[in-house]
Amino acid sequence: MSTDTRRERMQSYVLEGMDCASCAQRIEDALRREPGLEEATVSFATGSVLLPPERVERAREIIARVEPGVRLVPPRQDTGAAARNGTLQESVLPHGPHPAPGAAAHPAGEAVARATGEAVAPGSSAKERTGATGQAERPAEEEERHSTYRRLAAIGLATLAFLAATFLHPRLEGTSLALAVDAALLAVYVWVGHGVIGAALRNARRGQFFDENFLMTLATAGAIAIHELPEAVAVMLFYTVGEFFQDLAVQRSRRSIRALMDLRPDYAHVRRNGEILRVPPEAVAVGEEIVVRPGERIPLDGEVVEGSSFADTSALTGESVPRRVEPGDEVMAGMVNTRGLLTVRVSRPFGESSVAKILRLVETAAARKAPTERFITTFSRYYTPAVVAAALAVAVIPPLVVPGAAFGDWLRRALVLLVISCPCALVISIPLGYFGGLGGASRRGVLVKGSNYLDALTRLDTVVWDKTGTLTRGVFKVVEVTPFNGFSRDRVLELAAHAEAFSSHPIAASIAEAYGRAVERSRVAGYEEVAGHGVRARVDGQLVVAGNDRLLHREDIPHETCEAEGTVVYVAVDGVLAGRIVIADEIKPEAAAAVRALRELGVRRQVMLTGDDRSVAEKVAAALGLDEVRANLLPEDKVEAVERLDAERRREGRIGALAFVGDGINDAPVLTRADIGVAMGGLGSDAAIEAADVVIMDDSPARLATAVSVARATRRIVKQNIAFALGVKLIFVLLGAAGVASMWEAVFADVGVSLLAILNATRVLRAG
Ligand SMILES: Nc1ncnc2c1ncn2[C@@H]1O[C@H](COP(=O)(O)OP(=O)(O)OP(=O)(O)O)[C@@H](O)[C@H]1O
Ligand SMILES: [Zn+2]
Repeated sequence: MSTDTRRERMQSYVLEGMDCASCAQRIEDALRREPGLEEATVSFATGSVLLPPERVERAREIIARVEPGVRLVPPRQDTGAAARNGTLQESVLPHGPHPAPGAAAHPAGEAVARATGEAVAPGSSAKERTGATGQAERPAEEEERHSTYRRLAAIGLATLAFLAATFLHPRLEGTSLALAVDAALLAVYVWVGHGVIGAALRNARRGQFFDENFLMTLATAGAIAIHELPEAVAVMLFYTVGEFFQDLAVQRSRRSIRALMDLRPDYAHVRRNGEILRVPPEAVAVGEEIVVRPGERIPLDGEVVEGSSFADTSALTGESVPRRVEPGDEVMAGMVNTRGLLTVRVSRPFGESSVAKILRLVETAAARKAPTERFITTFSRYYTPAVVAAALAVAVIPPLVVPGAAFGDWLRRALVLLVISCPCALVISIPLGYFGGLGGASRRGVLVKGSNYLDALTRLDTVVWDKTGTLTRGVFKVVEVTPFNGFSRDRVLELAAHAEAFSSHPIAASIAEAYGRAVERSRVAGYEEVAGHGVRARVDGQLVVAGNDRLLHREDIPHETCEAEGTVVYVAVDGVLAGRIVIADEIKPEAAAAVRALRELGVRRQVMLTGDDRSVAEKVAAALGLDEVRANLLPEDKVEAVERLDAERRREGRIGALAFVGDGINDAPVLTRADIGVAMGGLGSDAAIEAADVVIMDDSPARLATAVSVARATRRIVKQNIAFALGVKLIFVLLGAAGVASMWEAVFADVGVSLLAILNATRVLRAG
């Protein structure tokens, strides 16, 4: 828990130019050695790092030292907006009020920062910023495309030069021109490989010999040493071409995953002094009116004051049918206005909107790594040295012990092993696979706060449901009022409605509605709410108690119990029972299907917890086909119930995971106690977004099953990649040692595996 809260405070920053997975690991290792940065987490999949905001400058220095090619730039999403408005705690402020130094110092960084709408000084007027966002997008993208073309052209030229040289090489053998061809080949080698060789030398100076650059350099240098110059050039060329395509594939998949999660509205059209200005969403104040054109994303939460349209909420909730909106309706940032022109009165600063919270959450999710991801990192730490040791053994031992073994031949085999010792395919594709899983889930309206929870979802075996608001709609209706002891029906309702005047429980709302007249709060004194029981208050001086059977016992009020078709609220006045109100809630239409779907997915036990009466609880449980019910629970009993269920599971030796699903109201302790805390109706409930590990954006219980399917698909693809990559490596280790595979075949296989694994990882987006 303490780790988690600290994590919440961490801020995500972009690492520009981080295109090898081993540099991601190196940066993370270096950062974690620094006091105050022990929990820094680098995500290769998102190309970002999670840092405590106050240590950013130090982190920037460290990164510049470890990986000079990588730059730290401010967050992609402007998550500091809320802090600037002074509405959130200052600690989440990612950087000073002015453009972060790193972004401004480097032209490319600046372009990116501008393109992403970042680095807006709070004092800068709206007009200054007008249009900046839209135009700045191009230079960054163009820059990227140009560098791609440049690399492509260089590779093409190098390939031609290489082909010409290898064509001439055997033909000029023995002539004086042979030396010139060798020189040309060497030039191509240096030209193609200078990046790799440079990085290798840099890392070697720091004692890092197991980095892929170093291994490639060593292997090709070895080839040159045994007079295999063309082979060395070929290997370097292949490797660079592979890296190039790998970068492209990684960029593409990062972009497509991000596009799914990119809910960030870029601008708002605000109406000021009769003019319409285009400003960043965080520059709009509460109470101002904004205009949203058809096809535009609604930039801020608010109420429609003019116009009607259909709002597409799919990006937020996964709900595909657009919702009709008219004057008086609430709309939320992140929805897309599909048809008419809307005028919206802003009700919340951007930083407090659900979409801003979701963005913060998504940015940090990839940093919570799944055990499999951690395992791969550890694995590669041993794998590479092991293969290098094997290569050394192959080069040295057979020539010494096997009579007649040629040193050159075994050296060649050893070089093949060096080529295969790079774990790139795994290190790159596994984090991307999990990132894709997070993206795929969010596309279906489920936010998963980390890859670790994605992993836990695949093992789900126990689901604990909260009843009210989760399995039932939580919208109560009074169905029966029975007066006792000479009170009238109206009087019972009047007293109850007043006693409940200050309660936010849905029961209170239903009683107020049934009462039908205005509740005068001035008549109420000494209000007190007893959690899990009901309320107590003085109405016109009389002590009124409204609540369940438990409350009557607590208050020592004589009564008889009788069955009812719903939740019973007893009303007592000055110790005398005045009547009872029966309240009914509706089961959500998709709840039964949700329970069934989870059972089909292998969940063995589904339990419902409720503060409500046993009779009501049992009816709901029977209707839904749940395995067990625990009724009459106080909020603290629910934590205990979850703990007990968990202990039972452990005793039975199950290694699965337990999820608690609640509506996020009063559930925080239970949500944190479960392996996976799931909150429903994330839109609108801040408490839910914060306390839960998984947030279901709309309030459909069926989405839990969807989340499990996405998690399983992710795991399947990750496993495929691991098996595939390791399988090919193993084959080539054997072929290489046997002297069957050549160096360039090994490179080819390695690059191919990486590319296929990356492409496979993006499949997660569509799976599940
Ligand atoms: N304001 C209230 N007025 C009357 N009764 C109340 C009130 N608040 C709670 N109760 C009684 O206490 C019971 C438990 O309430 P609690 O808020 O703990 O659970 P809940 O959220 O309604 O249901 P669940 O536990 O299924 O989510 C209710 O069923 C009701 O009988
Ligand atoms: Zn009783």
